[in-house]
This record gives sequence, structure tokens and C-alpha cells, in this order.
Amino acid sequence: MTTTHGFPAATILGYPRIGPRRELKKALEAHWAGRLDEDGLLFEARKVQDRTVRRLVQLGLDAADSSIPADFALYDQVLDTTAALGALPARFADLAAEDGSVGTAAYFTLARGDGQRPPLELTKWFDTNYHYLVPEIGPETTFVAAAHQLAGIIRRQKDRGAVLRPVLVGPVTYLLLAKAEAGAPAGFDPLSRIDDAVAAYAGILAELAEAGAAWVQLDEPGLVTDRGGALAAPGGLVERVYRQLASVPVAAGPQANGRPALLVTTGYGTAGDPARPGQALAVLAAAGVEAVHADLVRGTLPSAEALAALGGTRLVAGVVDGRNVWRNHLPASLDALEDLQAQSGAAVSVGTSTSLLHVPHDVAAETALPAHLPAWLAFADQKVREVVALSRGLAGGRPLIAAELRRAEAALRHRAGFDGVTVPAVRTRTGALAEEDFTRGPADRRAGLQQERLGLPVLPTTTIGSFPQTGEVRRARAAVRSGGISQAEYEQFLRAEITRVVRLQEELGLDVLVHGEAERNDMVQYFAENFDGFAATGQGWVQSYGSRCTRPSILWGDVSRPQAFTVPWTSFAQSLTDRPLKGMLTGPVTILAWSFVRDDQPLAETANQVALALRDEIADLEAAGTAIVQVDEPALRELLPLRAADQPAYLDWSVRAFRLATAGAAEQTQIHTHLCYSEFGEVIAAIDGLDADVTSIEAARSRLEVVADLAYFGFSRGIGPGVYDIHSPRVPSEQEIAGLITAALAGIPSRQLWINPDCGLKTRGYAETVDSLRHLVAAASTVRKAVAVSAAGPTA
Ligand SMILES: Nc1nc2c(c(=O)[nH]1)N[C@@H](CNc1ccc(C(=O)N[C@@H](CCC(=O)N[C@@H](CCC(=O)N[C@@H](CCC(=O)O)C(=O)O)C(=O)O)C(=O)O)cc1)CN2
Ligand code: MET
Ligand SMILES: [Zn+2]
Repeated sequence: MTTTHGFPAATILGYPRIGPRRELKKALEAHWAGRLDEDGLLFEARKVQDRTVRRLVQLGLDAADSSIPADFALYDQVLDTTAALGALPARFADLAAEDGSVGTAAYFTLARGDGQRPPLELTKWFDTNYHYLVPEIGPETTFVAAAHQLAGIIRRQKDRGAVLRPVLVGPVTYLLLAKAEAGAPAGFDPLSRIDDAVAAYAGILAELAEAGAAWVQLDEPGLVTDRGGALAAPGGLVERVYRQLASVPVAAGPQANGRPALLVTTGYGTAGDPARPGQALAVLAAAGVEAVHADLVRGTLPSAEALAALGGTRLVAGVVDGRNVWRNHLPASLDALEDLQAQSGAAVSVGTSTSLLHVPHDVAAETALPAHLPAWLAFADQKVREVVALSRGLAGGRPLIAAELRRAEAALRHRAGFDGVTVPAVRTRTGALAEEDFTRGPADRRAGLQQERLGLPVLPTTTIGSFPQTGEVRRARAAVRSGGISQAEYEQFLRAEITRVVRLQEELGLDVLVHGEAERNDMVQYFAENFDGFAATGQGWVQSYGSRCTRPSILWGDVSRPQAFTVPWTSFAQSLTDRPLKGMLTGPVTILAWSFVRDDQPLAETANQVALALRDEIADLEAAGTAIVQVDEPALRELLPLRAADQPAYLDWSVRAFRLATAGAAEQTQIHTHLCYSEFGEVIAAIDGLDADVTSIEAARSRLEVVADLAYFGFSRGIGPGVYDIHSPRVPSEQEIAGLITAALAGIPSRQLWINPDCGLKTRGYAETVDSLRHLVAAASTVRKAVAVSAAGPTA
């Protein structure tokens, strides 16, 4: 399959790392729990690597021609790059070995902290549900060439007969994703360290060439953002960086004193200036890079002019979607590839739009999907086959893959005409929506009516919804799935669990209670399982961060809600207590963000269908007497387009979908929402636009920075900035929480302020949860007294 420049005709940017049966997840968690030593962990990790190489060869990639990426991060690929560069923040400086390299134990300390030192911060990888560890770069950060782990993998695979292509985050994206290390001078920009970083990358390239790598893949998705895109203009930073890296001659092997050939990838959008598609690729080509990749699913086709400018540089055309699970329309992809080939003059390889990290392993592992669905789908393994087929068709002509083209065409035709894909009743309903369906009465009038109904104290305390999902809860769910216990026994178990959680909250003295969400495997999957138009997978695990995975559901058809499903649990919980208890739903945007969504209609249309399904559930909760309903939107910020120009349209439809879900509620019904996993300062106007009566926001880690943004904006509704960081087992003291509440009161009037944790408690254990909530309630009570005194002060 090797052609000019020695680059393979078919490749993928990356492959799921967690293993088809989550082998790596299990090994990691056993290692962290002390049940598996480091050698045992690395042994398991190598097994997953070897299996990946074997499987990819089976699927049609070539083990000897660099078409298989060495993309084997134990925790996160950005952390791998931090480790290869030895770029440790000062608080972890002692973890580096003498040559600056980072061993396995140190690697996990960076990822997870060690009790005294907080770990690197986790944040969203572009607009996905994958989270990376944020590099912390200061004026003094050292950069070394210490890609020993990666070089070791390349050597070991070479001994086994495979020449793999090592993958690193490229230098520009690495520094764009970094934040300034604490203590750096105000305004310090990590990108100002680019020359030092590039020198280290050059050393890493030499190290990898010596280990036997013929090609190295540098991922530069940062170039598809506004900031990174501007750097890719002709004569800009990107050109300078790659000119420098490419200035060393290509030569692989021990003592070759050269570098591997370079593939620079640009997934998740259009690199460079979106008005000049392909220009950034031409810039990279001019700098001397041997191959460039374009995302042709999210990104735009390069212009003819840009293609002509590629010269001898190979184009890897990312036509197979790395982020969704729909079977590729192979005939259309082949048309696009043939056009590209004709226009560029240079050679075109076939690839994926991004790494396949975002999709599950294999459709064939699914045994319980509805019968019509498997033929419409492509998970990672099927996508590899698509890439290989397209590359054969491109090189050898259509007749060579006639059968594949026919099957793809037939599957897509079947999908387009299938019953549940277009449900007239659903269409009629969305077609008849009017402006009033998106609007409630004035917020201040609602607030008055709600307070009359609820009679809450000032600074009311509540939690975000879930209580710890203990092993017992998960085991009960696994048991009912496998038939070990009956449905009735499972429900009995859940009622006992709910009763315990309600009693605990009463004992703690919380003002607004929750039922604890014990019946939910995941806050999105649970809803998908109860809506029509969705399917859930059995083995479709996708890495979210570190060892944590989710099974995104597949939204394949028109969505509706056949019957109430949260009402029985909420009503049962409410029947146990006189305090108000929140109904708990996941919002439309988050349901879309964390599922694989149909690609045959605009997201906005699908969002309205999901919103109406939720609206029906809210109506049933109200009918059952529920006074407060929370509709979580933790992923509102996640789907925000990477380019500022695309953001207003997104914020418009996403906010409207939330309003459609909630605006049917009576004015006396208090609507809450919850947001987390992001900085929210920049979308406060949209949060205000949600028109929820009360909004809880993650804030504890940033010491309530969001309060200043809220005050500046003049946010006028109920607001609960988190005062307890639930992402760590640490128990905050009463004084610490009281301090945060007092700080919040500096920007938020007491009548608006709610007291709550940052997020749900499902990942925590009971011991720390109970102590922390005790401190939270006590702190609220102390500050409440102070507020009452000062309010009474002047007039008394
Ligand atoms: N969808 C989604 N995306 C999200 C979040 C989220 O909560 N949901 N939170 C943010 C952070 N991401 C996260 C992602 C996953 C987890 C997480 O805890 N995942 C669990 C799985 C949760 C789950 O689906 N559990 C199922 C299945 C659990 C399971 O593995 N069961 C065993 C058997 C049970 C046993 O014996 O323990 C099996 O099937 O093999 C259940 O409870 O029913 C894990 O990786 O371990 C946490 C945060 C952002 N994105
Ligand atoms: N209600 C949900 C919970 O408490 C909200 C989580 S946001 C990721 O778990
Ligand atoms: Zn949350």
C-alpha cells in the first residue's frame, strides 16, 4: 500500500484505547486500588496494544508501513505529551527523573494528585465529551526530549514486526491548550515558550527516529479554533514552527541522525481561516511537512488553489467521521476523494476526520440492538474497514469495491425510509410550535408565587441530585440485567435506597431534597432508555477521562416519550417527607451532547423533539404534585461551536430547546437548572436566557470566580454557585464553606443565593459525602444568622 513519500494510502488518526471489554479501565482501577502492581498494569496495557495492532491488521491496515498510529496513552494523550516534554509544573518538579523524564507512578500523580498536591486540571477536549489534563506552563517550565515510553513502544512493536506511527499533540496546540502556571506574571502566555518547546520536540523526533519510527503524527486541532487558526496564516507562527522542525533531513533508524517524516493533523473543524479553506494546509506544506490531514466531516473542502499549492505534500482526507456512529456513504466519499485527487495533483490518502477515540469498538459486539440498526452503524472497527475500502476504490477504481459501495448505498436508503425515522405525530407537534410555547410568565411574579408555595428560608440548602452510586447499587443493576434478581426485587431495592437517602437528608437538615438517582446508570443513558427513537448499546463504552467511560446512546429516529418514568420514583420519595423534593431531569442539549445523534436533520430540530418529550414528563411530575423540577444542562457549554462566528446560532437553538422543555410548567412550579464542567463566565447571557428560576453552577475549584461575572451581568434569578468541590474526596470544613458563602454574598444578594455542592455526588463515597454535607448545612445556618442580624440591624 506504500506510495510516494512512503505514506500509506489508508490510515486512522487514533483508535479506542480502553480495550473492547474495558480491559485497560479495569487494570488501571485495580492498579490505583493497590490490587495490581506497576508491572502487572504495564503487562495488561501491552496486551491491549498488541491486540489493537493485530485487530487493525485484520481489518486491512498494514503493520509495516506506518499506517497504524501508536496512540496508547494510559490516561490521556495530552498528559503523554506533557510527560514526553518533561514539562512539569513547579509543585510536581520533584517527580521528574534525572533526565527530566516522567515514570509511571509520577504520571498518575500528575493525573490524580497525591493528597497534598492537586492534580492537573481536567477540561473538555474541543467540543467533545473527552476530557484532557491541562498543561501548566510558566516562564521557568523546563522542556526536555524524554519520550522514553513512546520510544519503548515503537521499539517493542518493531521487534514484533510492526512499524507504528507515534502520535503526539503538536507544539502549537499543546501550548494553546495549556494554562499559565500559578505564580506566572499577569498576562503570561504559554505560547511565548514556543521556541523552547520546539527545540524539545526536535529532540523527541530524533529519539523516535532512532527507535525506528518512519513517520510521526503531530495533532494540531488547535488550528481549527479562531486563535490557532490565525496563527496558521502565511508567514505566521505555525509556518515558522514547522519550518524549524522540518529543517532536519528525514532519516530513520539507529544513528541515522535524522527525523521521521511528519504528518500534521487538523481534526474537529477547518484549520486556519475558514474563509480560505485549505490555506493552512498549504502553509504546512510550504514549511516542509511531508503529509497534512484535513477533517472533511466538520471542516470544509480545501479550495482548488490550496490543493494545487500542496506540491509534493500528501493529503490525508478525513472523510470517515471519527465522532459519530453512522455508516459512511461510501459512494459520496469516493466522489469527494476523486475530486481531491484530480485537483491536488499530489497523492491523496484516506483517513478518519479525528481519532476514533470518540466511538466504541465494534458493532458486532452488540447483541441486543433493534434489528434494523446494526446495518446503519459503523463503530471503530467498521470505520477502519470503510477507510480501507475507500483507499482501494481510489487507487484501483470503483469496480474493485462495487459490493461495498452497493451495501453502503442500500443501508442508507433503508435508513432514510425506515418507519421510526420520521414519525408523523412528532413532526406535527414540532411543526405547530408557536412562540408562546417557549415562554413563561415574568420571573419576579413566578418567584413570589413559588416562595408562597415553598416557604423556604433565606440561603436554602440543597444537593444537585445524585447520591453516591455504591458498588451495591451498580451490582443490583447488573443483577437485574443478567436475570440474577427480578424486576420487582430491583425496584424493592431502589425503594429502600431512596428511603435511606431521604432520611439521611432530613437528618442532615437540608431544605430541598432529592431522591438520589439510584435508578440511573447514567444521567443521559437512562433517559434514552425511556424515550422512543433511541437505542442503548451493551458494550459501546467510550472513554470520557482516565478510566471513566460512558455508553452514549444512539438517537436514530424521531423522539417521543411513551410514558412517565421518573414520576414513580419522585412521587415515592416525596411521599416520605414533608420537605420539598426536586423532580430530576436531564436537559435536551445534554441528552444530544452525550449521545450519538442522527446526522440527517439539523440538531435544532432533534433538540426540539427531545424538549417536547421532557415537557411531557414535567407535566406529569406537576400533576403528581411536584413543586420543583430540575433540568440539568451540564453540557450546554460543551457543544458551543469552536468558532465565535458560529456561536450565536447555537446559543439560540440550544437555549430555545431548554425553554421549550420547561415553559409548560406552571408559574408556581420552580424550575431549576444545573451546569458544570466548564467556565461559564462567557455564556452568562445564555444562562440568563434559559429563564430557569434557580441555577446551580460548579464554582468551588475556581474559588467562586463566576460570582464576579454574575454580579457584573446583573443576574437576577436564584443562583447556587457550588461551595463544595465534589471532584475530590477531601472534606471541606464548615469555616471554609462559610467563607465561600460570605464571598458569594459580596456579589449576589442573599435573597437570590442558594447553598449547594458543585455537582452530583454519584462518584463520591458516603463517608466524605455525609461529613461534607454536614459542614455545608452548618455553614449555611451560621451565615444565615449573620444575614438575618444585618438585615434586621438598622431598623431594629
Ligand atoms: N454520559 C455522561 N457524560 C458525562 C458525564 C456523565 O455523568 N455522563 N459526566 C462528565 C464526566 N464524565 C464522566 C463519565 C463517566 C463517569 C462514570 O463514572 N462512568 C462509570 C460508568 C457509569 C455507568 O454507566 N454505569 C453503569 C454500568 C456500570 C458497570 O460497569 N457495570 C458493570 C457491572 C457492575 C459491577 O459489578 O460493578 C459491567 O457492566 O461490567 C451502571 O451503573 O449501571 C465508569 O466509567 O465506571 C463519570 C464521569 C461529563 N460527561
Ligand atoms: N443531577 C445530576 C447529578 O447530580 C447532575 C450531574 S451534572 C454532570 O448527578
Ligand atoms: Zn454537574
